[in-house]
Amino acid sequence: MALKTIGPKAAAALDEELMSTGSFSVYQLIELAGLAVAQAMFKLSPPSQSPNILVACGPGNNGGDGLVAARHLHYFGYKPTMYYPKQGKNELYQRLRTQLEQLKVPFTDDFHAALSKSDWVIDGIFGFSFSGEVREPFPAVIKALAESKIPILAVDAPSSWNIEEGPPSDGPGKDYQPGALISLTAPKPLVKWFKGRHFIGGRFIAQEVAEKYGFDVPPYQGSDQIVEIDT
Ligand SMILES: NC(=O)C1=CN([C@@H]2O[C@H](COP(=O)(O)OP(=O)(O)OC[C@H]3O[C@@H](n4cnc5c(N)ncnc54)[C@H](OP(=O)(O)O)[C@@H]3O)[C@@H](O)[C@H]2O)[C@@H](O)CC1
Ligand SMILES: [K+]
Repeated sequence: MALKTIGPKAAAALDEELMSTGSFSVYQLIELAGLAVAQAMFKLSPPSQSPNILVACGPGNNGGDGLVAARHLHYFGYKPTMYYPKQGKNELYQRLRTQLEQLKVPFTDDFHAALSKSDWVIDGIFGFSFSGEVREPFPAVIKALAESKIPILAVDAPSSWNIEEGPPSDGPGKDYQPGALISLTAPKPLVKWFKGRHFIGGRFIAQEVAEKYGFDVPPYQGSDQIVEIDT
C-alpha cells in the first residue's frame, strides 16, 4: 500500500489550521517537532556511540526544529554544535538560540571544520517551504552533505530536494541521499525517492484533522514522539 503523503501547499495549510482553528502556537508545534527529531536521533544512535552532533539550521521553521532538537540533545547527553548562518527574523529563533547559548552549546561559522569532527549531522536547513535553486550561503553546505560519509538525519526533507519531485537532477544536492529522515506530521511526496530509515514525528494531529488532509496518524506507542516506518 502506498504511503499517504501531503504536498507543500497542504502542509502549509495544515500548519495554519493548527494555529488558527486548532489554537496551537508556533512555539508549541516547533517544540514538539524538535523533541521528535531528538528522539529519532537517540533511536538512531545514542550519545554513548555518537556524542558529537552537528545541527545545521536554515532561516525558517525547519531550522527552528533543529534549534529545539539541539536543546533536547544536550539534555539527552550529546554534545551538539550549531551551524546557523542565516537567522530568520522571528523573535522565536532568537529565544531558541539564547537557550542554547546559556547551555554553552557552541555556534560555528566553519561548517566544514565542524563536519569533520562530527559523528552525526542533523539537516534542519530547509523543509516544506523550500523551492527553486539553493541560494547562498547554502550551496557549499548542501554539497558537503551530499559528499560526506558522516551519517545524516534530515528533518522533514533532505534539504534542496523538491518537496513534490524529490532529488534535484543538477546542483549541489544532486547526489544527496541522507541515511535517515523524520517526516513531521505526514510524509511529503519526496519520500518516494528516499532510501534510508524513515521516522514520523509531530504527535499533535487529531484523527479528524488527519482525515481532512488525507493522511494517517501513525501508531505512536506509549510516550514515544516518533514511529519508524518502512520506506
Ligand atoms: N505541522 C508541521 O508539520 C510543522 C512543521 N514544522 C517545520 O516547519 C517547516 C516549514 O517551515 P517554514 O515554512 O518556515 O519554511 P522552511 O521549509 O523552514 O524554509 C523556508 C526558508 O528557507 C529559505 N529558502 C527557501 N527556498 C530557498 C532556496 N532555494 N535557497 C535558499 N533559501 C531558501 C527561505 O528563506 P529566505 O531566503 O526567503 O530568507 C525561507 O524562509 C517544516 O518542514 C517542518 O520542519 C514545525 O516546526 C511546526 C509544525
Ligand atoms: K531539512
